[in-house]
Amino acid sequence: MDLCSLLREISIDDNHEHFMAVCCLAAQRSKDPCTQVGACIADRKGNLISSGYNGMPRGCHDDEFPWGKGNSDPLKNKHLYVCHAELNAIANAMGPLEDCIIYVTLFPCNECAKLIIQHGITEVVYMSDKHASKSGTVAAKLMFDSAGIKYWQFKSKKKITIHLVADGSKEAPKSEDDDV
Ligand SMILES: O=c1ccn([C@H]2C[C@H](O)[C@@H](COP(=O)(O)O)O2)c(=O)[nH]1
Ligand SMILES: [Zn+2]
Repeated sequence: MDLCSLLREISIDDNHEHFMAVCCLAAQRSKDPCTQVGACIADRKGNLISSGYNGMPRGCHDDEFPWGKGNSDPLKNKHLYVCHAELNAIANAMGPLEDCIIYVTLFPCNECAKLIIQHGITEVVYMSDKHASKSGTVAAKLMFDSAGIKYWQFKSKKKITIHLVADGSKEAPKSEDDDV
């Protein structure tokens, strides 16, 4: 492999790490006490297009709609109401998504798979496949295979630590104890 190809490969790898980290940050915003999911969409040039996480639809307040899933009445469980992370990432995008890549912390369900396909997204990078045996996941994979959508599991190679600093420096901020 020549140097240019090697460098290109390294930077593509960095993109995957970066976008999966964006997904993890987005997931942290979810109010779901059980399953927090984050997704983001990037174009083939490595530009971030949008991100999303699982949450109640606009105007449907978290404190008015249920987050549980054990009630015998489906109207009192979250599943009929919650917008999936992938749906929100797609809804938050401002333009066409042809040939884009979607990154997601959990393999998409069948409903999200349909959305992904219909928006022209051609690659799915996921982290967890914990529902692999569920029929929704099996159906999603059947549809991706049929539609020619590439999907592969992201395996983290390093721990990503994020320090939020205002001045753009790479130094970790001092703890409050250091100031006294
Ligand atoms: O493709 C998916 C599948 C699920 N989610 C979200 C929707 C819910 O908030 C949870 C799933 O609930 P559990 O019954 O606790 O697994 O995950 C998603 O965002 N995208
Ligand atoms: Zn879904």
